[in-house]
Amino acid sequence: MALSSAGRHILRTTRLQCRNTAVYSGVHGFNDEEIKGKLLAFPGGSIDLVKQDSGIAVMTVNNPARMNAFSGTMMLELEERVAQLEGWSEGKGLIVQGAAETFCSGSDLNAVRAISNPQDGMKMCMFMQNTLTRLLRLPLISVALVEGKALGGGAELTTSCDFRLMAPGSVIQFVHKYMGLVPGWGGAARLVRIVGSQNALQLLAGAKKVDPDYGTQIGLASGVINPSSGTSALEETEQWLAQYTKGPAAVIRAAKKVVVSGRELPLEDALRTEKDVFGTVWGGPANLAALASKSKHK
Ligand SMILES: CC[C@@H](C(=O)O)C(=O)SCCNC(=O)CCNC(=O)[C@H](O)C(C)(C)COP(=O)(O)OP(=O)(O)OC[C@H]1O[C@@H](n2cnc3c(N)ncnc32)[C@H](O)[C@@H]1OP(=O)(O)O
Repeated sequence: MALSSAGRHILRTTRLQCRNTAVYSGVHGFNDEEIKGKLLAFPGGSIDLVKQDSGIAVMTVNNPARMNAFSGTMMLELEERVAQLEGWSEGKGLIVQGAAETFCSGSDLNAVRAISNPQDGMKMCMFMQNTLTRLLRLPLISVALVEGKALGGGAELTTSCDFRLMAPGSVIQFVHKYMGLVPGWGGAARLVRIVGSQNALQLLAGAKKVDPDYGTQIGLASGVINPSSGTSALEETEQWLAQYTKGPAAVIRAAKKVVVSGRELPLEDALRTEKDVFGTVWGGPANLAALASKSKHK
């Protein structure tokens, strides 16, 4: 049966919106209000977000007294910040960093101890998987700036960005094995897609420390930053990211959307999504300006 133009529009919009949906909902017996209530009981720290005119936002995991460990309220704030970024139509890029020159030491162990029963653990796991999946699917090119240590859930957080840049002396380590665990925030599934199953197995079963050299070798790190006297690690990361975010927001966001669908969807669905996204930029202002300028790509 042929679809009307309105029907095609609804289908296209639905397919594009699907990419923003969370993994778990009521269908899976997940009620996020329940776990939100529990997480509220573990306050401390914050997740700070600055949206800049350049189209690059900086999100900071801020709990330096605990090496930027995630308190319960920080998990809630992370979800709020991701929702804000989902609604930021001018955005092109995102840098995720930790305060005070260290990335994040995972869950706050005090909260973990208090909710160590299986039921709460599952709910926290589903809540964080939802948030980090939405973070990875943002139509923004994202990079984790890793200084100091990214441990446990902190290592998992780095995998919900498109890229990771490591500072000299920094370490990413999936310490879950030492906690008698495996990742639960989606870090294992994402890690396999980034470094392949053999490297992922070594990092998880060996709890191997990943320094900048090793990270670059296995493709976990996209580069090593080298802050000089005049440039901070954040400024260097902004400069690195600018090579991908330069240009109109519509085009940069479209590039991220087709990569997300190519990575996540079966081929035919990814091709259809690519067609839909293509339709959002074809004949658009950037496309028309480029055609009018008869530009050469030497
Ligand atoms: C569900 C599990 C998994 C997940 O969510 O996927 C997790 O993330 S579990 C948490 C995994 N992380 C850890 O186990 C890290 C434990 N901490 C350390 O190994 C060390 O603290 C450190 C991060 C390597 C830093 O060591 P160091 O430089 O020697 O500093 P301190 O140890 O003195 O730490 C300073 C201060 O910070 C507190 N801290 C650090 N990490 C956490 C944490 N994850 N939760 C709570 N508090 C943390 C540490 O206790 C110190 O506080 P004070 O003792 O009050 O000084």
